[in-house]
Amino acid sequence: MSDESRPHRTAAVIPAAGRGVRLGPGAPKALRALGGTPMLVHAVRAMARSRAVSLVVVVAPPEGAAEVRLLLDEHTLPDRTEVLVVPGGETRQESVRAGLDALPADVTSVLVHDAARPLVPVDTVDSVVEALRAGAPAVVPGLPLADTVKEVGPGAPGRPEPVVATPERARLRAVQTPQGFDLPTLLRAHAEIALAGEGATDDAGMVERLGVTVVVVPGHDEAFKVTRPLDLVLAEAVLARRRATDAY
Ligand SMILES: Nc1ccn([C@@H]2O[C@H](COP(=O)(O)OP(=O)(O)OP(=O)(O)O)[C@@H](O)[C@H]2O)c(=O)n1
Ligand SMILES: C[C@](O)(CO)[C@H](O)COP(=O)(O)O
Repeated sequence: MSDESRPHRTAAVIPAAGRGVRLGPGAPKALRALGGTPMLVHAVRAMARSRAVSLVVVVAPPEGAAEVRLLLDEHTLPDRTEVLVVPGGETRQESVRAGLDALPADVTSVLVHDAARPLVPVDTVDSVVEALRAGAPAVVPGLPLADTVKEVGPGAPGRPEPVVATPERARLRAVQTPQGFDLPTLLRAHAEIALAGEGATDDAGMVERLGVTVVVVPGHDEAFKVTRPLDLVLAEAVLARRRATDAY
């Protein structure tokens, strides 16, 4: 079968195996409640809301995969969405790799989405899918920055860090998830970059190192990552507003 006539199947991989150290003490971050529902359930629903996504692979804390399976079975998800649960690794990169390894052979493209971004709107997910279907091998949602960013150099111990550069802000984007990929490209990036022992804070960064072009589509303010306690306050407010206005 030629590439053009090969049917598309898009899956989502949700790394959810992190501890959430920056959020403070408590259960693993993905299992903490947001509006009374675990953050992970919001993230799975956010992916399942896209009609393009028929399979979601959740990457659970290694010791908590059975608990996560039970939890997902207790919550309503669209019937057309299959949900698999696999155990994660020590780093986000290892967890994503575990999720990719669980994908069936008919999957052609994949969205990698942080459980820690529970409120991403479906339009943002669909923009990523659309750019993939238009032929981009790698797509990230991104937003312009509101702050000026400084690059700092190593300073003397105990002294303030010295600024070494101010990148031109107009050319910077804060990137979010879901990040979308042609699956063979992302598998190659994970194989080659991990083999070289290199880390990356996002999947697109690994694909960039292969020399493959990554494109940016508009992100969304509500796709922010719940990282610190104040983010949870904001997430609760956004969710409360959605529930009050659109039967969310
Ligand atoms: N070993 C890991 C580490 C992170 N993640 C996931 O990667 C996403 C983004 O990571 P981050 O927000 O940094 O989550 P944590 O690692 O949990 O946060 P922290 O660094 O504060 O502990 C989260 O959904 C997290 O669950 C993962 O699946 N496996
Ligand atoms: C993937 C990511 O969400 C893109 O902004 C981000 O790099 C994850 O970083 P974290 O430190 O693992 O939360």
